[in-house]
Amino acid sequence: MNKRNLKAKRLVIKIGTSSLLYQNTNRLNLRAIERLAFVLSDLKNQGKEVVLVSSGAIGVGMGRLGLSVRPETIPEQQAVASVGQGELLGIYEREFQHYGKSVAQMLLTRDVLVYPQSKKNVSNAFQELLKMNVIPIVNENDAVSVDELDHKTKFGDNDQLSAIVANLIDADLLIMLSDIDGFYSNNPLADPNAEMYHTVTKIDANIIQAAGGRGTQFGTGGMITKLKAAKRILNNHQTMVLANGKNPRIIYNILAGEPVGTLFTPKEMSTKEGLA
Ligand SMILES: Nc1ncnc2c1ncn2[C@@H]1O[C@H](COP(=O)(O)OP(=O)(O)O)[C@@H](O)[C@H]1O
Ligand SMILES: N[C@@H](CCC(=O)OP(=O)(O)O)C(=O)O
Repeated sequence: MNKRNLKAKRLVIKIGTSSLLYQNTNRLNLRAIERLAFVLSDLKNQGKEVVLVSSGAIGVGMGRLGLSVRPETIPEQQAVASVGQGELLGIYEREFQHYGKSVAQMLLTRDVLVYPQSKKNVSNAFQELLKMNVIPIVNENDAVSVDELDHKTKFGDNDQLSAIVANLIDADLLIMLSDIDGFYSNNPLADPNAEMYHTVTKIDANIIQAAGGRGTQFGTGGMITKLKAAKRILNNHQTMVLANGKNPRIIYNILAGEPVGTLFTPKEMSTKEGLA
């Protein structure tokens, strides 16, 4: 299969809860976080600009509070996420500091999409952080984002949030790390014969039909929200790779153009650059 030719100076990396917690114990996968911090810090040293969109607030909060079942009420979820977000950022801060890197916490609400001034302000903050060589770590502001009748403040899931951030900062590439090797013709958990797509250029009804729900109780979206994110990316003539975050070093393979994961790219780009 042909090598991919991806421009990747400004990157958004999204990591899902499924890659941050051990699935059997639901406790933090410290090794994965340590490896992620190593790779992203190394990319910074190569001169790349890196933004991390990290889920995990609810999962980490549940672990800290000793909850084995995701709480059902919204106030409980807000509270659990607030506990988890603090712990998560503390761990990132420690891990990145090990490689001499500074991080910033960016907790966003849907207002950045709705109000042009909010969008401008957030965009200014990202630009400034990138100029200062800081790695912004983004999550939805779960304590604040609650949809009310007249005020919708939730993105709903971090897959779409990561695509929105990629649009906002005009990223060259969105790398979405999950617990699965890529996008399959059917949910591989349910169908062992499902085949992985290497390149997707359009999100049509057939593609959407292949997507199923989330793999763990901590995440929100499953494949459906990843496809919604991919649609935003394609509409904006940008590129996204969905890959397995089990070992974050896969980011090196992606950036080297190796055909790992599923590449979502606008058609004109896939032919122009000779993609498989
Ligand atoms: N067509 C599909 N291809 C790949 N994975 C799928 C598909 N349909 C459903 N899934 C499920 O989506 C899960 C990944 O989504 P999710 O659990 O939300 O992960 P994350 O925490 O990384 O966002 C996979 O583990 C898989 O079970
Ligand atoms: N803001 C939530 C994100 C939930 C979410 O989208 O999770 P995931 O499907 O694992 O990316 C949290 O941090 O728990």
